[in-house]
This record gives sequence, C-alpha cells and structure tokens, in this order.
Amino acid sequence: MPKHVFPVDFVWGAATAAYQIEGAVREDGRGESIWDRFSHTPGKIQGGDTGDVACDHYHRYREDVALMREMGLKGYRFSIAWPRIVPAGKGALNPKGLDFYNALVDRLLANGITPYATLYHWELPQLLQDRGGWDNRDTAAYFAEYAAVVFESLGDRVRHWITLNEPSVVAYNGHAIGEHAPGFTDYALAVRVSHHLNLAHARAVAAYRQLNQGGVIGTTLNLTSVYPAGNAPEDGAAARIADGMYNRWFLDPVLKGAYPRDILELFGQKLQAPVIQAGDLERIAAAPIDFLGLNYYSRLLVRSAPSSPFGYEAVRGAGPCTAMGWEIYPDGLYDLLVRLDRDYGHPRLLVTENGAAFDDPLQAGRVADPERIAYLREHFLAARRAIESGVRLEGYFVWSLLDNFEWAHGYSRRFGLIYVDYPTQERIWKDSARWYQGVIRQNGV
Ligand SMILES: CO[C@H](O)c1c[n+]2c([nH]1)[C@H](O)[C@@H](O)[C@H](O)[C@H]2CO
Repeated sequence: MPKHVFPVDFVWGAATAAYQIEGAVREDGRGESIWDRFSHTPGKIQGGDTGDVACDHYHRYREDVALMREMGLKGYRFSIAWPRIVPAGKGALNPKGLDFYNALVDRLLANGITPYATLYHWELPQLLQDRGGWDNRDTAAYFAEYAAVVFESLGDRVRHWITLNEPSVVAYNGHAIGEHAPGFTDYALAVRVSHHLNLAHARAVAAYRQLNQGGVIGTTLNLTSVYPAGNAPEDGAAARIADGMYNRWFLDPVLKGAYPRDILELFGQKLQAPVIQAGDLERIAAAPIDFLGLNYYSRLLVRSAPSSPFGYEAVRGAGPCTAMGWEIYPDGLYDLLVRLDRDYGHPRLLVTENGAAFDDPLQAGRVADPERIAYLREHFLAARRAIESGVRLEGYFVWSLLDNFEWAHGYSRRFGLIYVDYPTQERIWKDSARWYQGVIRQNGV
C-alpha cells in the first residue's frame, strides 16, 4: 500500500507534443511550420536534428496508445498541429489532418484514456510567419478560426482543451533570445508577441464558449517559484521583478483580466502604444478559464544585477541537476501550487508537464533510470503535500511519454518514460515507466 494516496479521481497522465513526436512533416497535406523552417536552418539545432521523422508517431500512434493503455494512463496530453489542419494557417482545411486526430482520439477513448488536447504547442504555419507571425494581431484571429474548426471536429469527444502551451517560451525563447523558432532577438517584439498570444487565447476561449460543447478549457503556463539568492533587500526586489516577468505577466491576464501594473510600467517603453488597443483587456477579461495548466521543472534563484536589462540575474542553485542543467527542487512545486491557490482564487489546477532528462544509457536492452524515479517521486510528494494544503490539483502529466525531439537540443536529451531507439523506432520501457505504472495502479507513492 502506498504511504501517500492521491484523490480517488486523480488524473495520472503523460504528455507529448506534435512536432516532437509525429514526424510525417510532409505527409497527407500538412503545411510547413516555423519549426520545420527553423530546424532545417543550419546551426539552429544540436546535431542538425529535425522533427522530420521524430518518433514516427503519425504512423505508430496505435502502438503508442497500446503502451499508454499498458501503463494505465488515465489521461494523455497531446498537441494538435495547426499546419495539419489549416496548412496555410488560414483558409482551406486539410481533411486528412482532421482524420488523424479523430482516429487518435477514438483510439484513446476506446482504451479508456481521456484526451487532453493542446491547440498550440509552437507550430505556427510558416505562411503566417511570412505575414508577421505573432507580431501581427491578425494571427490571434486566425488562431481562433483554426481552434473553432478543431472544436467542431473533436469537441463531442474531447472535453479538456488547452489553448496555448507556454506563451512565455513562445515569446521569450522565440522572439527575445532566438533559441526557438522563429529565432528573433528583439525584446520589444517578444513583449508585443506575448500580448497577441493572450489575445489569441481569449479569442479561442470565446469561440469554445459559443459552441456550448460542455467541456472545459484552460491554458498551460510554464511557471516557477522565484527565490532571492541572498537576504539583501535588493535581492528581494530582484526576485519580485523576475516573478513579475516570468509568472505574473502571463498569470494575471488569464486569471485576473489585467496585466500586473509594476511589469506594465517596466515594459512601458517596450509595449509601444498600438500594441494594447482599446478593448483588448476587456476581451481577455471576458474569457475566463476553467482550469490552469502549469509546467514546472525547476526553481529560479535570482540576485540583484543593476547592469542587467531588468536589474536581476539568475543564480545557479546548489542542488543536483538534470541533464538539462536544471536544478532538482521539488519544494518549488509545492511553493508554486500553494501560491497559485492563495494569489489566484483557489483555481482548478493541472500539472501539465513535469519531468526530467537524464543520460539514460541503453544497456543489454534495459534502461535503468533511478534518477528519474527519484525526481518524479519527490515531485509527486510535493504535489501530494499541496493537495493536503487544500490546493485543487486534479491531475499530473509526466513529461514525457516518449523520448522525443527536444527543440534546440534535438534528440540529445531524453525525457521519456519510454526510451525510443530512433534508428529502429523501437519503444523500450525504462525502469521509471514500470515504476509509474505501479504508482498509477496504487494511486500513490
Ligand atoms: C523550463 O522548462 C519549460 O517549462 C519547458 C520544458 N519543456 C517544455 N517547457 C515544453 O512544453 C516541452 O515541449 C519540452 O520538451 C519540455 C522539456 O524541455
């Protein structure tokens, strides 16, 4: 018997994303995405890797659902590739794209697995990028049109929707530091993009409400717990700025219908007047969510740095790290969950991503990954403590079901519960997959 049992209807799941697992990027009418363009641009992705084949999930989804069934997953979070549904981003639909996701959803349901669908996990159609991408306000409307098509096709069976995956990563990694597609390095652009993403989210929520399909819709934010590196007052002030830029700038619009004043003023010179237009905030405020998805991986430790652009800099924590160099800090998940509950009105929450990359050597057909088991166990316990503190945490999706294309790191980082031998596409259960199967079966750790 587990020492820490979870609520009886707790949703134990695993998560993936289309570009990271599907492959088949030029098959059945799929249009080009900004990640196709970016990954084929020399020097952008470690090892010159691309998502052209990935885990070949587009052809192997039946096998992968069978793996989910064997693991006992209650829920499966996946993303829908906009370029498969609307190849040019707006206008003509691609029926074969809809066929694929309908077949996936039907197979999930036939295996007793609840689908949780993310509408945007970073695959903007390239033709929209050619028209300005997320810097163009019209993209928010095109997104809502795409979302409505998907709702109408799948909404009778998919009852849990996530509009965007991590708008802050889309904005900052893709437009401020250039590490992600489309690869810009313009901070003012990133701030404009963040606003247009919020508009896109709000328009999609409104489109969903109009259809009265009776499911629930939310968004997924990558959030962290921010701590000052020292006791000096200026370190505390630095932590508040960092918390504002990474957490509150994205939390407040979707949960409070307004931007945080301190960050709005800080960004003042970045958000040129035309960006927040009359009616924008009303539109955002008029699209309340049913639940908040949060992706948590590690904490953020900061100190005052007057010469840095926003007056702070990150400090490396003292704890052990994953293969991504991210400090392992489970207490940060507890602190984050409790903070969200306290500061944002006791919302329904889902951990939509948590997991770790480790080296995961395949030896004699086996992958022993005790570090991943320890990582997940400690974070599950942190989540359990938060539930005991009254937090409405309803589910937990491990990142990831499969090893997959890890963006700028290509295939060099393995986050999966299941190992993928890419040359053969063989799926091999890591020890952590067997361990997680047991956690789900006994509903606790
Ligand atoms: C700081 O981590 C971010 O919150 C984050 C981590 N991750 C993510 N966001 C993305 O949602 C996934 O597509 C990544 O594969 C996954 C692992 O890197």
